[in-house]
Amino acid sequence: MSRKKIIAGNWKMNMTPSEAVALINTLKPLVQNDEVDVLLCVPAIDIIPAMEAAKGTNIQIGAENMYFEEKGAYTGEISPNMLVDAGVKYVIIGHSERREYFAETNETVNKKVLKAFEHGITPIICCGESLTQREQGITIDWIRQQIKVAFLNVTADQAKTAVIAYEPIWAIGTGKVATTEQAQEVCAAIRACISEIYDEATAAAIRIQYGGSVSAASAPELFAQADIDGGLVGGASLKPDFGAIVNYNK
Ligand SMILES: O=C(CO)COP(=O)(O)O
Repeated sequence: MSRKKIIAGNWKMNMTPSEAVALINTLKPLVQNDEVDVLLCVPAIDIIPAMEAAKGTNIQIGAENMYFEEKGAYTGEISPNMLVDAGVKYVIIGHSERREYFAETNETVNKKVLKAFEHGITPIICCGESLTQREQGITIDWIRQQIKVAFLNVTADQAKTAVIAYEPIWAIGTGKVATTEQAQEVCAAIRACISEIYDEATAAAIRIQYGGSVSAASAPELFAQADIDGGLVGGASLKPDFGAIVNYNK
C-alpha cells in the first residue's frame, strides 16, 4: 500500500501573527509538491491569520496542542470546537516538550487523541525516548507503551487515519539526527505495534513521521525508508529550508 507522505512543520513557540503571515508568504512558492501533504502546525494565536495567508495554496494549517474538554473553566486552553471552527484538520498531541514542561502523560495524550477523533481532527501523536532510555536499551519497550496507551479505545477506522510522529528526544533541536537505521527501526516497531493492537490493514494505512533535527540534507534518505512516511520538522520549518525538505524527492 502506498501512503502519501506528510511533511509537517512544528513552529513551537515561535512567530507572532504578523511574522507568521510573512513566513507563509515566503514559503508558498517553495513548498509546492503535489506528491506530499504539506502542513504547518502553528501557535494558536497564529492559526486564523495563517489560514488566511495559506488560502488557495497546498499549505494546510494545524495546531500544536488542544485540550480534551469541550469548554468551561480551563483558563488558557484551546478546545477542539475552537480548532474545528477555525478550519483546523490536524493537531499535534503529546509532543515531548508538552510532556516535559506541561506534565502531559500517556493518559492525557489518550484523552486528547479520543477528543480529536470525536471532532474529526487528525491527531499527530508524538512518541520518543530519552538518551538515557536509548542507552539502557529500552527504546522499543518505552515507545510501545506510549503507543498502546495513546490508542486505548481508538477504533481501527480512526487509527487508520492517525499520524504518529517518532521523535527521539535526544535528536530534537540538537542537530543530532537519528541515523536512518535507528529511525527506520523504531518506525517499523511502531507499525508492528499498531498491527498487534489492530490488524495489518490498519498498520499499513497509518502514517508514521520521523522528527528530530530533520534538515534538507537528511530528509531524502530518512523519507526513503520503508516505514517513514514524512517528517515533523521544528527549526527548519521556520526557514526557506522547509521548501527543500518538502521537495526532498525532486
Ligand atoms: O520537535 C521537533 C518537531 O516536533 C523537532 O524539532 P527540530 O527539527 O528543531 O529538531
